[in-house]
Order: sequence, then structure tokens, then C-alpha cells
Amino acid sequence: MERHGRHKSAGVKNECVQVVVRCRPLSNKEEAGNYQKVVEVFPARGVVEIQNPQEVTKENRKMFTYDAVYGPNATQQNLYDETVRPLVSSVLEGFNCCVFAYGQTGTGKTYTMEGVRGDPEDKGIIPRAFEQIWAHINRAQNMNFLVAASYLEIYMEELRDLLKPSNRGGLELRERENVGVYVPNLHSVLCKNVEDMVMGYTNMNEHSSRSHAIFLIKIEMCELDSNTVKVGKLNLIDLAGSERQSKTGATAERLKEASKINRALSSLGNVISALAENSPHIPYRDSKLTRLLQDSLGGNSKTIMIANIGPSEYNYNETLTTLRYASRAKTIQNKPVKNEDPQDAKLKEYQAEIERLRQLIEERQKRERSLPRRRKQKKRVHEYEKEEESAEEEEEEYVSGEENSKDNDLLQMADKESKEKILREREVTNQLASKLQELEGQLVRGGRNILDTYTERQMELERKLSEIAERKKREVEMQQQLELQEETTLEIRETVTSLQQEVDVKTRKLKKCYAKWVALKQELVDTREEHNRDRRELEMTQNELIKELKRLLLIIDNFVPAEVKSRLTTQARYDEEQEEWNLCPLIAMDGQQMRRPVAQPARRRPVSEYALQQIRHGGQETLRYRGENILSHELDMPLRTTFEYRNPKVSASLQAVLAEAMQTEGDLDISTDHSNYTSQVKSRLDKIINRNVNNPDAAPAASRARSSRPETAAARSASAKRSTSAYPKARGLIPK
Ligand SMILES: Nc1ncnc2c1ncn2[C@@H]1O[C@H](COP(=O)(O)OP(=O)(O)OP(=O)(O)O)[C@@H](O)[C@H]1O
Repeated sequence: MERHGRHKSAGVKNECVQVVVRCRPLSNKEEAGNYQKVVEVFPARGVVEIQNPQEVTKENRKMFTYDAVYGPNATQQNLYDETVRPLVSSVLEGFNCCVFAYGQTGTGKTYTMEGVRGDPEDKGIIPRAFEQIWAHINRAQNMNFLVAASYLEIYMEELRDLLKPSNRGGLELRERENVGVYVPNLHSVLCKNVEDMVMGYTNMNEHSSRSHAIFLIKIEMCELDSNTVKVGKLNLIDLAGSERQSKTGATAERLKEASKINRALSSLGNVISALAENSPHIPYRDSKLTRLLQDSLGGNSKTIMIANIGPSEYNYNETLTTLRYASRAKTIQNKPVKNEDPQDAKLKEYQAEIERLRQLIEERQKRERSLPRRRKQKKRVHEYEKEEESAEEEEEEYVSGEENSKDNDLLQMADKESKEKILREREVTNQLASKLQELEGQLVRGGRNILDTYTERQMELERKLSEIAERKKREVEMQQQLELQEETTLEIRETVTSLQQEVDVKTRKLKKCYAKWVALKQELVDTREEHNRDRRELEMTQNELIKELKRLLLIIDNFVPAEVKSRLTTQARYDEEQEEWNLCPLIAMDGQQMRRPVAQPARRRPVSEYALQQIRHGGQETLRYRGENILSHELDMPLRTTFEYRNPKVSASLQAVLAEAMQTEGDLDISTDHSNYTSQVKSRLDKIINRNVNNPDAAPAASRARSSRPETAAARSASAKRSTSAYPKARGLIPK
């Protein structure tokens, strides 16, 4: 739980609002009413637990953690020493600090802030803070202090001066940069000692428990050696009790009052929530209370919120609300800054004025002292002059006697005037001296208490107390950290348990999966073997089929005419369903089926001569030759028509060979029988071919003439083929 020492901007240490919860004992009334306690506090851990009285189960207990928690047995001294004393020490270092007590009516806010008057044991925070401040001032060496106290209340959104009741009505809130929110005409009393402060405080008008009472202490401090000034401010606030309207007693006036108080308190709640949620808009301006607390909540101040609660089941809802508010307030961050050398410090003004008055008085006193001396000197000079002039005086006795009496008169007059002047000067000096005394009286000189052994022991005790407080705070923090860690450990343990269960389930699943995997693996082996068998069989079948195909292709290539073959390739379609090959009709370019033209049914067929003769001779066999169209049968379109027929081309070389065979060595005897003629031609051809093979240069002229032309690659391969065979191959046997 890192609550202190968080830095936000360079140089300024952010500090969270410190939240302390104090639970009072059951009141006599509550005990008499036999109300149950629903609140339990654990100061060592900083924990408060609250149980819903309607549903008493362990799950219904709500737990809240705070910076410190005090139960019914905690003393005022404990609370002060552990939480407020360090804060007041900060005031004396020049910080703005604030302590405010929040809670439902009758939960002990006034008891905590003021305590029981006249009972030194039960003194509250305010009188104890006075004591601490003055103990510090009385011990501080070489320092001047100016201590001012004000006391005001906010009642139904109206500010009232509790130290000067005549000041009522005219008080307003103002805001100034570097000063913050302040009340301009608020009466403040300059205190010279602790008695002044306590007297002022105890004699003041008592505030209503339905108003917010704010005690303001401003301490200006000046170190005489360095002449540096610091200003510490302490706001001690006893808020009005938050109360349910149903519990207030329902007079119209009371309801109006309660609703106004609640509005101010709810605006305080809204400010706390907005700050806790880091909202961009903080509604400080919603009420005078929140405006006054502006610096204390989220501003330049160190703040302690004391949330007072009661333990009774009767107040369960209000207590829960207070605990929730307090919990939210924990997250509010303040930015306390030391107020060093402020421009508006009165102390500096006072010191300058005192200095000025001192110098003035000194000058006047000097002048006063010098006046009678001057008068004596003047007298002596006058007597000497008189002796010098005595001789001449005898001669002119009459005249000089007259002048002498005049001089004496003048001297007497001067004496009288200077005496008056001296008296006047003295009077002014006395006035200045009394003013100086008054100003000096308002300034408090530190270090009045001589550092005797008692004071030293007291200081030591205070040091020890603050040490103990610090340790206790650390203990609570550590305890809270420990609890957090325990919680985390528990969570981890739970997670581990759930993980173990998960592992068990997964192991079972894994085993099942493994068994399946083994079975599948075996199946795979079986399937693979079966597949191999099938494949071997299929390969054998494929080989057989390929053999058969080759045989059939050989037959097609060699014995099926090209056009039939072409028809087969273009028109043959495999019918997947019937698993057989069919010959489809030809499809024209336009996608239409090509049909053989049919004879026009209306036109008559030409009748043959034979048929005509038969008709003439009255033959009965003419039915067959009747003139009507007998071709109703649809035939396939031929691939070629007779128009497309071309004579087979005989290659030029063969033609040349044949021509030579026909021309050379005389005419062939065509009259002889056919076999003789054929053998003659054959022997001639053999001769020519042998000659051509042995002597290619002696090839016929036509052939030579062609070979003299540059040979293309195709021509070269054709001639190579020609040379391998003596005869042109039969058409049907030419390999495709
Ligand atoms: N911690 C405590 N120990 C003993 N008595 C307490 C404690 N807290 C409060 N009380 C007593 O409870 C009563 C109510 O306390 P107090 O008047 O301080 O409440 P309050 O919150 O200020 O009420 P209101 O909002 O009406 O001003 C007083 O009699 C007071 O002595």
C-alpha cells in the first residue's frame, strides 16, 4: 500500500488524503434499547468490518481498510499523538493542513474535535493542537511568530463569524491566486500565548451541531538570522452531522434545515467522488463548504479526514455510507507546498514597521538629548563675549545696560520654547514607543522557555511520541500489505487447486485420446496395406488396358481412314452415366446441330429412264422408284464433301524418279504381261535409287536444282527421312 511519496510533478510531493475511522462506544440509549453492534474494528490492521443486521452471514460482512482505525476504547491522546501531531508539526514547517470530522449526527465529531470541556483527559484535537503550537513557539530560538485565530460557521449556506457575532451577514467567500479561497472580513484574533487562544476558543459563541464549524489558525514564522518567513495554516473542521430526514423529526423548519445541511454534505460527497474518479470537473462551487475545503481536498494541503461512526445496528445504513465516503476519500491526492516568503505575510510588515519606529524613536531621543547641551553652550559663549566687551561697556554704559536686559529676555524666551519643544518631542516619542510596544506585543518572540531539563525532557517525549506514531503507522501499513499478500497467496492457491483439477481432467482426456490414436494408427497401417494391394491390382489392370489401347491405336492409325478417325475424335463423347462412348452429331459454328439436307417433300424425285420404261410397260415393280421422297431417314453429315477432294500429291523427287524410270533405256513393253512389266519398272527404279545413293551429285536435274536452294530445317529433316527409305511409304502405314 504505497500511499505516500508519490510524485506527480517535479518538486511537488503528492500526498493522499489520510483517512482515519473512529467508532464510538454504544451510547446508553442504544444499550438500553438493546441494539446490536454491527461494527467491528481492527486497529492493528486498519480494518473496519460491518455486518448487515438483516442478513447475518459471513458473506454479508463488508470490509474496509483505512490509514488508521480507532475503536471505542481509543483515547483522545492516542488519536492525537498518532495522527494529528505529525500534521501540526507540518503546519509549523509552513504547510497548509486540515483536519475535518465527518459522520452521522451523534457519532462523536465534536467529541473528537473539541473533546469534553474542562476535562484534561478528554480534550479534543483543537485544544491539543493549541498546546502543541505554543509548546513549539516557546521553544523556538531566534524566531518571531505572528499567530492569528478565526472561527466561523456555515449554517444553511450562510457564513457566520463566531469570534465577532456583530460581523454576521457580511461575510463572503473570495478566491485569489496564491492565497486560495478566503473570507475577507473575517475577524481574526492575534494570540500571544496558549491561554489567549484557549480563552478565545472557550468563550466563543457555541456553534450549532447542525452547522459546519471551522477553526482557522494562521502562523507566520520568521527566522531572525536569515530573515525568511514561512506561513502555516491549520483548518480544524467539525462538520454538521449527516442525518436521514426520516430520523430528524418532521417539522417543516427542521426538514428545510436538514435538506440544506444534506445538500452541502452531498456536494462534499460529490467532490470526493469526482476527485476519486479523477473527473475533469470537480464541483467545488456547489456549496460554501466545498469551496472552503477546495485546498484541503485535491489542493495545496495535507489533510486528515476523520470519519466518525457509531457501532449500532440502528445506524447500519448511515455507517455504511460514511465508510464508503471515507474509502473513496483515500484516493484523493493533494499537492502540499511549503508557503515560504509569501507576499502577503503580515509578519514582515510588522517587522518593518517595528524597525522604522525604533529608528524614529532613537533619532528623536538623540535629538532630545542634544537640545539642553546646545542651550548651555550658547549661554557660555554669551558670557565670554560679555567679559570681552566690558571695557567698552564702561564708556557706553547707558546703551549697553539696555541691550543686556534685552538679551536676558531673549534667552528666557528661547529656554521656554525649547522646553516646550522638548516636551512635544518627548510626547511623540512616547507615542511611538507605545506603538512599538504594541506591535512588539503582537509579535511573539520564540524561545521564551529557557531550555531547562524539564523542557528538554518534554521535547524528548514528543520526539518519542512521534516516533511511536510513525512506527504504528508503518505497522498498520505492513499489516495491510501482509493481508494483501495473503489474499494473493490464497488466490494463487485457489488457482493452483483449480489448475490441479484441470490437469486431472486433461489427463483423463489425454488417455482417451491416446487410445484413439493407437487404434487410428493401426487402422492407418491396415488401410495403407489394403491401398497398396488395390494399387498393385490397378497397375496391373492399367498395364493391360494400356496394352489394349496401344493395340487399338495401332489398328486405328494403320487401318482406319483419317476422316473416320477425325470424326471419332471430334464426335466421340463419353457418357459418364452409361459408361460408354457415343457419337454425337456435329455442331456448327453457331452452336446449331449440323444436319444433312433432306429432300423437299413437295418436290418430286427425278424418275430414271428404267423406271419410265417400266411404267410404260405397265410393270408393277415401280413402287421402289416412285417419285415421292423416300429419304426420311436422317443421316450424319459427312466430314468432307466431294468438293473438298484433292488429288494425292506425289512428291517432286518421286515424280523425277518415275519420269526418269519411264524415259531411260528405251520404252517399256506394255504389251507384255503385267508381272513382267512391273518387274521391269522395279529393276529400273532400283538402279536409279542405287545410283542416287552412291552418287548424290548424279541426281536428276530437278532434284539438284531444288537442293541448290538454301535448305530449311524442315527440308533437311525430310531429305534425311527420304534417304533412309528407298520407297515412299504406303499412305496407310505412315506413322502419325
Ligand atoms: N469516542 C467516544 N468515547 C466516548 N464517548 C463518545 C465518543 N464519541 C462520542 N461520544 C459521546 O457521544 C455523544 C455524541 O457525540 P458528539 O456530540 O460529539 O457527536 P457529533 O457527531 O458531534 O454530533 P452532531 O453532529 O449532532 O454534532 C456525546 O455525548 C459524546 O460524549
